[in-house]
Amino acid sequence: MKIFTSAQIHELDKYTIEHEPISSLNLMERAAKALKRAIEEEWSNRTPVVVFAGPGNNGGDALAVARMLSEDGYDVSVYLFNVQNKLSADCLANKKRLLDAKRVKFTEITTNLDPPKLNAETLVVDGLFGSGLNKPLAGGFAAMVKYINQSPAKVVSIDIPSGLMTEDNSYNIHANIIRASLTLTLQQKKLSMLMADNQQYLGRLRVLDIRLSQEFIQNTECQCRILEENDIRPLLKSRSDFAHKGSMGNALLIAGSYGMSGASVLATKACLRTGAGKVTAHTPKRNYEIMQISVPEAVLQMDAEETIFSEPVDTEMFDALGVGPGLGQNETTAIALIAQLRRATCPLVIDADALNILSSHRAWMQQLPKNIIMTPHPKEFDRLAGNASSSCTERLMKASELAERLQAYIILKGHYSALCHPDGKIDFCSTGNSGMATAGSGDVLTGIITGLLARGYKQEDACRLGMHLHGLAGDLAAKDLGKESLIASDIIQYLPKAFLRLEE
Ligand SMILES: NC(=O)C1=CN([C@@H]2O[C@H](COP(=O)(O)OP(=O)(O)OC[C@H]3O[C@@H](n4cnc5c(N)ncnc54)[C@H](O)[C@@H]3O)[C@@H](O)[C@H]2O)[C@@H](O)CC1
Ligand SMILES: Nc1ncnc2c1ncn2[C@@H]1O[C@H](COP(=O)(O)OP(=O)(O)O)[C@@H](O)[C@H]1O
Ligand SMILES: [K+]
Repeated sequence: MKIFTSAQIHELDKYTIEHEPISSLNLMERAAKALKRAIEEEWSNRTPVVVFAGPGNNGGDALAVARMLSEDGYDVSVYLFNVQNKLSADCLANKKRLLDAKRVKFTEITTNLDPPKLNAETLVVDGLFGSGLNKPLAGGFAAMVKYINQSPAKVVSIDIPSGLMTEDNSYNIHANIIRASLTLTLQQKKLSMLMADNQQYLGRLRVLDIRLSQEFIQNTECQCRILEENDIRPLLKSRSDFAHKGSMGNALLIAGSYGMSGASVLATKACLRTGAGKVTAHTPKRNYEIMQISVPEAVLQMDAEETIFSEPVDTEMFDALGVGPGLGQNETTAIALIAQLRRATCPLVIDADALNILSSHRAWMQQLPKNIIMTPHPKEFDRLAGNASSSCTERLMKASELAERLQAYIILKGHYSALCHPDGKIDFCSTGNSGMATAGSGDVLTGIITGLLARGYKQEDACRLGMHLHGLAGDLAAKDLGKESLIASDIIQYLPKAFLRLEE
């Protein structure tokens, strides 16, 4: 699913009207029908409905929904904000249709509003502003939003909670954004809806298909998209009947230190489960028995040190290297790591402590080879960037800039993990769930991506497929085991099922 900007959404709307046999007003009618249906699925016509409509097309949608709900027996009161005495053409047309229908209590606000009582039974339909919002809400609109938010009423937002920007909300006034119980967004998710810090406004999110021009959608380039199963399936490589372990990729993982051997176990197992022919784990001597017993399929290469990674290793015989999980940040390890990164001849994934070490030796970042894959979680990314971001969108933009500057692939992990490409494009992962918020999940991802690189996937495909498989395995595990009890090992256990699902 492509993520269009508000300017592109406007173009899409226009293109649909110009190229398909539908007028602007009928497109609004189509959107309103879809919205009405979704509302009626959740609330019966015994629910009193209060509709707040703004002066643009979001308000137009709201007025059309008000008319349709009233036709279906709902008790509807409408407040239309028209303080500048200027309504969009379709908003005005829907005002007329609503008044002609003579079924709703209608108030047009031109100066001040004495706000209606909103109690726990009331359903508020929020159609103040949609994708046309261009600055934070202020004045009467801000007061109205605060009034709705402090009321016990349930709120359903049309397209986007009013006050929330489609893209960047770093400089928004957060108290002046509607907190919806349900957001019914039209055609596609907006960028701001993928950010963790905006979830508090959205409530439950549903996307309603209003059949905007597929031609425009297919032919329009965009920076961001959400990867779906259909995007991922074609990436899968087949396995030749004559495959042997020497042809299925040779992976090396440098992971684990004393007390963190588990990270090495998890990454190594995940790497094997991803199909690599051979996996070698380089780890401190003290982890020997743990590794040998936990992952008998792996080859072990012991570090000279008992408890830490202390010297770089030759990577010539390997097809991929993953480094970082449970590595620790000892100064000797830091020096060994940078030497290792300089010396590596194969595709590389760096994660966890390898990223933390880079954060405290930032000058080294300039020496990273091109096309390196980094998999920071938000805190690791903030350390890497040198300062915390004021919002998730700002962090994402910084990650995208860093990926361009370093010509690297950066996966900013979280719900909707974001893969930032060296060319500035961003792919969001659609799989994964909150059960995966458990220690070790990231180590599993490192193992998976390293395994895919070893199997011969290009960096960008290893990242896309790796994120998707990781999340899908987590989703399949959560289906059987629930989210609460899910642990990182379960993600590995369900990798085979995730592959089977993609191969179906
Ligand atoms: N693109 C689509 O797919 C479709 C969009 N539709 C609806 O149209 C909406 C977009 O409509 P519009 O482009 O008219 O935009 P809006 O309805 O979001 O609002 C635009 C109006 O608000 C003003 N405005 C912006 N920020 C303001 C602020 N902070 N304070 C006060 N006024 C402010 C603008 O100057 C403009 O007059 C969508 O969100 C959706 O609800 C649907 O009708 C059908 C199809
Ligand atoms: N709520 C969530 N939804 C989807 N995926 C999640 C969620 N929480 C965590 N994950 C995934 O789990 C992994 C956690 O990685 P990380 O924080 O590095 O864990 P650790 O360091 O313990 O291994 C990431 O890939 C992340 O995308
Ligand atoms: K809205």
